[in-house]
Amino acid sequence: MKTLLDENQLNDGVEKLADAINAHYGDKPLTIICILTGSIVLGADLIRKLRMPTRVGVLQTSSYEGTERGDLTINAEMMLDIKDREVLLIDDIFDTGHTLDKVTALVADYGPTSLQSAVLLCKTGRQEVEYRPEFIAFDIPDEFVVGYGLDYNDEYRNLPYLACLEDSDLEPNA
Ligand SMILES: O=P(O)(O)OC[C@H]1O[C@H](OP(=O)(O)OP(=O)(O)O)[C@H](O)[C@@H]1O
Ligand SMILES: Nc1nc2[nH]cnc2c(=O)[nH]1
Repeated sequence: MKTLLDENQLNDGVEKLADAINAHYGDKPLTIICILTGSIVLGADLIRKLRMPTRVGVLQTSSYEGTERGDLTINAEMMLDIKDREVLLIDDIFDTGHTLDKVTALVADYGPTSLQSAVLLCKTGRQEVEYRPEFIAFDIPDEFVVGYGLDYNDEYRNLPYLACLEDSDLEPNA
């Protein structure tokens, strides 16, 4: 496994992301919706750097098994009421873009005043949708990454840094 972003780099990136979000929304109350599970670490770090009155909710999506994308499932049962609210979706990574594209379309139906998204990572050259997040901390190369919330077969989310998986890290038949 090869480190791509260390703890200091991640912290600086989250700080800059928070600065951009604070500058954009000012004092307006904001509802953050964290897309589980990958965004738990980013969400915990980011919300403590936001200065406006903030509500925090979650929804859950799942599509990757190992390093392969499968059918996307979305569970919005735990989401807050967002009607007439300024809403910001938070996710760890924008890869093909299908997750945020579909989540945005679904969440828009709940009637927010505005709806934007912020991601820690945007993988270069992988997008298959028109949609783009408004706030991005890092553009990264086309490598499967783990750590800082991101998993490979449910492991590595707890790493405090971001790493690229190498062939020797992959499980047979995964
Ligand atoms: O842009 P995309 O190609 O759609 O990929 C991005 C999504 O993939 C990961 O979620 P995953 O489905 O692995 O669920 P997880 O958050 O529980 O790890 C990640 O957390 C993003 O939500
Ligand atoms: N862990 C992890 N999940 C992803 N989901 C989409 N791309 C990635 C990636 O590079 N790493």
